[in-house]
Amino acid sequence: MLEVFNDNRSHFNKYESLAIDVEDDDTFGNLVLMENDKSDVDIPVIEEVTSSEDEQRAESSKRNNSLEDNQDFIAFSDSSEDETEQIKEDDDERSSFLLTDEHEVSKLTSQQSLNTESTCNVEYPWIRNHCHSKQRRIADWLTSEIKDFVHYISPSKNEIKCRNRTIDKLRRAVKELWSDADLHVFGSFATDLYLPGSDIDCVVNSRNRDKEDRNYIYELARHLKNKGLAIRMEVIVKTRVPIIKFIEPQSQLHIDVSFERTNGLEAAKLIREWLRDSPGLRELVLIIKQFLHSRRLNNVHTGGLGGFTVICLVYSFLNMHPRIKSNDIDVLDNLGVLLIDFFELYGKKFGYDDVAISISDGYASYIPKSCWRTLEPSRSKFSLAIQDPGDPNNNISRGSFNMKDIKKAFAGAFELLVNKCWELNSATFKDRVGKSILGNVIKYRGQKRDFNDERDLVQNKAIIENERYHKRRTRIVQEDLFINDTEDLPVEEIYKLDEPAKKKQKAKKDKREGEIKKSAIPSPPPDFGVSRSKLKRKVKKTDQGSLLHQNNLSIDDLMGLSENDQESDQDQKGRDTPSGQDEKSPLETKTVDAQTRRDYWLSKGQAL
Ligand SMILES: Nc1ncnc2c1ncn2[C@@H]1O[C@H](COP(=O)(O)OP(=O)(O)OP(=O)(O)O)[C@@H](O)[C@H]1O
Ligand SMILES: [Mg+2]
Repeated sequence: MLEVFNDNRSHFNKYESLAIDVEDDDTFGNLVLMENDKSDVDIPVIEEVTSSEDEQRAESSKRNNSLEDNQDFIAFSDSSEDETEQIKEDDDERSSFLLTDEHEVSKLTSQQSLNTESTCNVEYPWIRNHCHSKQRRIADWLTSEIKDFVHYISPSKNEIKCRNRTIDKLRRAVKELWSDADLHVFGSFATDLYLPGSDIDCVVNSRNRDKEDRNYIYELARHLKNKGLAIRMEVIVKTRVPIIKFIEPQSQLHIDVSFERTNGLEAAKLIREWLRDSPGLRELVLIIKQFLHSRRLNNVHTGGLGGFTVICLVYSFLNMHPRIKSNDIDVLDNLGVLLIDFFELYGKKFGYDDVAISISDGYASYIPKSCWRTLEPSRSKFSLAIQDPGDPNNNISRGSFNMKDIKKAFAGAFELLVNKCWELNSATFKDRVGKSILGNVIKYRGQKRDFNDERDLVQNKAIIENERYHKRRTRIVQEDLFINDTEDLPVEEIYKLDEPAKKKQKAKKDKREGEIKKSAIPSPPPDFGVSRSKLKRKVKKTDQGSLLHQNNLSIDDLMGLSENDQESDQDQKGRDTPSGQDEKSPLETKTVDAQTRRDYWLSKGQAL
């Protein structure tokens, strides 16, 4: 199966060297132009059923049968022998095309010029100006289509500005109402994983931490309405996570506002780290999201897969893929096959009944559901269970009760893609022109777009603000550790105080870093236990300042970083225990394992 992976970057075009028959200049003129042209000429679709196409269909249906017979592996041969054969066949095909009668040829030519705009755009707008039919390997064709789709769907300057303006307005409104509160953005806008119609997830956090009270929620709802910032508003207060949902009228963007939570802000940072470390994650996530969206399987309220679940699913897939893990392939050169692999795994192979997915410290693993002691029973055994990377007790996909349909859709996509690849692999150049592989599983029915991925031209304020939030918070945690009497002060006050503290802090930090450098840092093993973020929470919840005073402990003692600290038996036990089950007393935070402690301090160092 893995033979289809492309492990080098050369994309040889076997049609390039074909001589053009002079007499056929008119017919082929457009096609040659398309291959070389960098201008805005649209690709015409030539719909012509030939007898050879009929034969190919019969052939493809034969292959379908072999799929049903469970011989569903398709290797796209790249041996030079086959290639010579293929070129010879293509030559034959091409000459038969050249011999097509004159009437047919002129019909095709005029069709090309008439249909330039309409035919390609309607069905597969993302291939409007690109012809992928020249890719030698069919898998490369799919890879380029995925890249083009992502380019097509990525935000333009104006879209980013519009989102920025919208959150600015909402933030101002929140601050105007409550001076101790601020509005933060998380979710897909803060991770750059949004589709054109994606909502903006916001959270209001306040110094008094009281805004989740329903009176406050209604107060904000009224305020936003009165200021003309919200239409079609729903205030949902009876759920575990109270929320205000509305549309901001000027941008027409859907907004969700939740209250007094930081897990989304943590997740946004984590996902951006994943995106930095996992090439191909953004591309595959956007494709799968669009795939689910076009089948209405993306709404958690109706049992679909939410955006967060898709991210975790794709991240764990890439993280555990054997060819990626062994550095055998370049992910960005193999997006096509990886997409097919993804559909096959979650459409045909995955054991939903017994297997759960765990992501801890950036490492994904499959674990038996039976080992996840805090996993809540779901409606059916056949369900997706993904451990929240920020809270190992939380199954982020527990709401996706429609897994049967989702699995069926993934399996269908696998077959459609594979069949289309077969069909086009043996098709002639003429029959490939204007065709799409991805178009068999992805539909894009939104407004026509301009192919402008302009994310590097305008700053995404949600990302900047999220980064700032984390920097600020890291400082506060450190202030908590080193200056215990600043605990109740607002951020601004802490900043005023911190000059002398900074010196003290730097001395401590240098000492810590020295200690960290002493030990080589091996890759942490996949760990279905206390996650790093869990540890962070424990540290933050603990009143470290008073502990230091009461127990006369040094920070290094408290964090278990003192030199003679060895990994104890108790550490080992702690790792074997599913995390989050026991909130230990503050002193017991000493029992986290050494690697986790190093990671914690390293992350602190980086944030400085
Ligand atoms: N089941 C869940 N458990 C915990 N946190 C969740 C859960 N679902 C969503 N979240 C939080 O809310 C954020 C936004 O989730 P959502 O599913 O809207 O994803 P998204 O990336 O914003 O995708 P979309 O563009 O489709 O809205 C996530 O990043 C995560 O922090
Ligand atoms: Mg969202």
